Amino acid sequence: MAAKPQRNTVTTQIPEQPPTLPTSSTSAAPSAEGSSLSLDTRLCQSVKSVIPKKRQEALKWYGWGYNDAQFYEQNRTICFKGDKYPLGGCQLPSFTKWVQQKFDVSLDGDKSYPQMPQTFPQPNLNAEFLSELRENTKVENSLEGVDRLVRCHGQTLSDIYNLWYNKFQRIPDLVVWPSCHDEVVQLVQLANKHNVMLLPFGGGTSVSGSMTCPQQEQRMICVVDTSQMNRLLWLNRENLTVCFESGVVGQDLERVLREHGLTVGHEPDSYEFSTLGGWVATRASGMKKNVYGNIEDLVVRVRMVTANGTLERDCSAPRVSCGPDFNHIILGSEGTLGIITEVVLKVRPLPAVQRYGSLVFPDFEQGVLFMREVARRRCQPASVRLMDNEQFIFGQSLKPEKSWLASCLDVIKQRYVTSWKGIDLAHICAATLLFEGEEQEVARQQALINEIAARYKGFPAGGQNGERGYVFTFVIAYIRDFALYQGIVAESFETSVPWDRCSLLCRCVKQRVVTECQRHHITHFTISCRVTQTYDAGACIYFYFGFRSLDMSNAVHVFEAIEHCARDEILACGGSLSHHHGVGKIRSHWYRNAVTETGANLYAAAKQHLDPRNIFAAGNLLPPPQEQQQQQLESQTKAKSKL
Ligand SMILES: Cc1cc2nc3c(=O)[nH]c(=O)nc-3n(C[C@H](O)[C@H](O)[C@H](O)COP(=O)(O)OP(=O)(O)OC[C@H]3O[C@@H](n4cnc5c(N)ncnc54)[C@H](O)[C@@H]3O)c2cc1C
Repeated sequence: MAAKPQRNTVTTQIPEQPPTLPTSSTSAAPSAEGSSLSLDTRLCQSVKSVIPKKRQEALKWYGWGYNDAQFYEQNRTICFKGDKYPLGGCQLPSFTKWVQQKFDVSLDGDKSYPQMPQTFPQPNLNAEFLSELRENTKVENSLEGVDRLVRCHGQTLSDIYNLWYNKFQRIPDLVVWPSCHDEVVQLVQLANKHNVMLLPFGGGTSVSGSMTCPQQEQRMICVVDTSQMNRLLWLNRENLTVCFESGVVGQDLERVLREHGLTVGHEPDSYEFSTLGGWVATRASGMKKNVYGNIEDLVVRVRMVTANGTLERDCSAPRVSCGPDFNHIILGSEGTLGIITEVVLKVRPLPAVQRYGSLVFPDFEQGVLFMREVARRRCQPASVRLMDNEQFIFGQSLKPEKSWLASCLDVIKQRYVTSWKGIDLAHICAATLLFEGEEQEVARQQALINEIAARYKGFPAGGQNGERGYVFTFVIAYIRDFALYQGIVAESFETSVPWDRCSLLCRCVKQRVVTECQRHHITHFTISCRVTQTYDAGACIYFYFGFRSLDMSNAVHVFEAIEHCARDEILACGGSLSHHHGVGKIRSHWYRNAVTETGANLYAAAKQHLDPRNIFAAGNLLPPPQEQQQQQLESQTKAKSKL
């Protein structure tokens, strides 16, 4: 009888030149898990990350992205710097005008960005844990205040506000950097033994409050930074599968695979900084999911170290009828059940052709009908996104300063659209398209998409506009910090909804936000939406909301109150709690209802089994116990009143 292939074993495709770096702990004696022993270290490839171990050397400690990239004001004009982006070095006069008109702010370049605090909360140490960690393991660790501060949060508005104004009561007490699965096993066992709280940290791009330390935690909080666990463990060209450690950052993962002529194709808008483990833990969605799938479609196999052992499927078969599928316990667990260490993903050859396109529609409703038809006929290109009028105008304003000739051409194009096509600029909306595949297939898809668009009074507006839309995606993320600096609070939120409620939900949510702004006497604000993903049964909708907060003492609180109302409206319209941002803490209020009482209890029972001492106490998904008790009381009262 043939020996059963071991986990992580690949018997094909051993490279002629052993790749550099078998620094794997896998050559060590088998751990109690008995797992990585069979890994052929010649197949491992180290990945040099764009993000150093000391994150703050490359990334802003107080906001989004690279230290050297940001919006700023110069001579009353907004500019953008950052040579990693095509908009780097550009002046943005139209955007300046848009901001001034929308929010009535006089741009101020003299304010200073926050300074790194000089003192940090004293770490709350568990001496036995720390000494055993240092004596019995090789796990690197730090008690430095800066290391702890930059890993105490994600990217929600309130996270960033608390950073700017140094308001965090509780930050992690210790940072650890395990370098492989076996070190994570040791770490989890130690934390469980000494009752230390563990908080897994990937790229820190969470927008659900899932990374924020629970402020009331009394135990030592140890943040587990996965960044040093980022190797490509093996690649199997025959099966088109690859195994990466979970700390690999999106852009690193794709760069390494590109060198092999391959791609995973998972590109969330945060993929420059978010990690594979984070994607799995939050059930992430990438912009090209139409071709490659969402993270749950891409994961073949995943390992998670829990306080009660390692959870994983026993083989890398493409599908198994052996339910329930425990991969789905891991997907979306948001750091509350264990630490994801290794993931087997599907890969595809790089596409021969990548082409952009854009379409213009007379109004949003026609655009939604177009999106619906494209989904019905299952002919979506890699990405298709529809922006409403407000977002279209905002997007247009981001165009850099132009030459005289280019400006004239724009005027001519605008005349063509308004006079010849009879389109009203106050209602116009646009879709951006990204096609990937073989030349012939892309050409066929483009022709079909244009034909469907024409049925809904849409027409092509050029590849350049489409490309700009996708390129700006990465730059737009920097606006929020600049806005905060200028006295504007802003953030996005998202949902998914069945097709028959798509337009209704967009209208109602925008209207609800307008009403709530009026109630709070907010006169200058923006609320816009776009349809970013399409499915057979519905779509994902993304809202951008921001308002002028100058002279408001409680702007973040007001923002959260309005976002809360918007979520109530989303749910009332048949939308979901989240399409891809996850639940975290800021949406835990609705979790019990979203999954039913039985579902919430099932999750709690799984948690109790996998983590009986609650060392993964991030507090995501289920709300804190007091709020849970209150919710249970309310639902019991409701049930009684129905009888
Ligand atoms: C500008 C911007 C754009 C975004 N665009 C998208 C998008 O297009 N699509 C999308 O899906 N999301 C998007 N997000 C949200 C965010 O990027 C995702 O949720 C992402 O998957 C988080 O990955 P991360 O590595 O940064 O995780 P983190 O923020 O570090 O962690 C998120 C959660 O996962 C847990 N976690 C992280 N790593 C592990 C691990 N190894 N094991 C167990 N738990 C772990 C953490 O404890 C936490 O609960 C965006 C966010 C921003 C700020």
